[in-house]
Amino acid sequence: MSVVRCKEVSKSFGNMKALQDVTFTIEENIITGVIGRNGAGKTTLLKLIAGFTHSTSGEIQVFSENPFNSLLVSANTILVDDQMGIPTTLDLREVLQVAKSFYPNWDHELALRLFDYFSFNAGQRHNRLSKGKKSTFNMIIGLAARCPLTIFDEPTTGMDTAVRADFYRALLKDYLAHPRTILLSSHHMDEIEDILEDVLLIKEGTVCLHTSLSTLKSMAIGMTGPKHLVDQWTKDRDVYYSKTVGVDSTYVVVEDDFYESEKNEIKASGLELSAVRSSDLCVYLTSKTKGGIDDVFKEN
Ligand SMILES: Nc1ncnc2c1ncn2[C@@H]1O[C@H](COP(=O)(O)OP(=O)(O)OP(=O)(O)O)[C@@H](O)[C@H]1O
Repeated sequence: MSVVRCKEVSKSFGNMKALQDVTFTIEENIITGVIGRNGAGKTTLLKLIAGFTHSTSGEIQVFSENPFNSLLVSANTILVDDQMGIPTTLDLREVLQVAKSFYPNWDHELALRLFDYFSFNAGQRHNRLSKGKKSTFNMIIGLAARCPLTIFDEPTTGMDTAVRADFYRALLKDYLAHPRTILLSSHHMDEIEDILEDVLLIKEGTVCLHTSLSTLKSMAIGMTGPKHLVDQWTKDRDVYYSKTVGVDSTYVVVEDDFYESEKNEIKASGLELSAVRSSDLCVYLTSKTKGGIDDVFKEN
C-alpha cells in the first residue's frame, strides 16, 4: 500500500519555485532518506506531506487524502523538526504527559527510558535547552509517538556525534520492532545510509532519483588514470563527477553498466577502478557542476 503519493506537485513562494512537478510514491513501512543540498526543497516537501501547507499545483495524497486540513493525516503523522512548537509553560515531563494523551500509539515507557538515558531533568523547560538537547527531546517525542507516518526533518541538528549515533540506532531498533513509514531528511548521508531502504534525492526542487539504497550503491563506479583512456571508456556513459588528479590523470565517477569482462579489460589497460560511497554519489548527483568546487578555481 502506498502512504504518500505526489503527482506533479509544485510549490512557489512568490516567484521562487521551491518544488517543480514532483512525482513519486512512498510505500508503507519503508524508511526513505530525503536527501538534497541546502535549499533543494526538502523541508518544503516534508511540510506539504505533513499537511502544514498546501501545494501551488499538483496532487498530494497521504493515506489516500489531501493532507492539508485532514484530520486523518494529522492523527497519523508526526513531523519532527526544530520548529515543533513545544509548549514552554510546561516542563519536559508534563510535555511527555500531554504527548501521551495526544498520540494513540504513544509508548510512555520508551519515552521515559529515553528521557533518563539522555539525562533530561523533569523540571526543565524546552526553550531553556541547548540546541542539541532540544533536538534530542524532539526525537524522543518522534520515536515514542509511533505514528504510522513519522517524518524527521534534519532531526540531529546540534546533536554531538555520540547522540546522533544513539538516535539512529534507537530509530532502527524501534522501527524493526514497530514498522512504520519513515521519512528522514539529513545532510549526513554517510551516517544514515545503514538504516535507509530507499533514497529520494531532491535537486533544485525536483526529484532527481528515487531508488533503493542497494541500487544507489551499485549504480556508479570510480575510474582513475590517463585522461585519454578514461575518456575512451566513458564517452557513451553518464559521468557524474570528474576531477583532474596530478598532471595527466583523471578521476571520474561514471554510470556502472560495465560487464565483468569490460572491467577486466579496463584494469588491464592500466586504469584503476574503485567503489563510490553512496554519500559521495548523492553529492555528485545533486551538484550543479561535474567538478564541484574545483570548477570555481578552473582557469578559462
Ligand atoms: N516561507 C518561505 N518563503 C519564501 N521562500 C521560501 C520559504 N520556505 C522555503 N523557501 C525557499 O524555498 C527553497 C527550498 O527551501 P527548503 O527549506 O525547502 O530547502 P531545504 O532542502 O530544506 O534546505 P536546507 O537543507 O538548507 O534546510 C529555498 O530557496 C528557500 O529559500
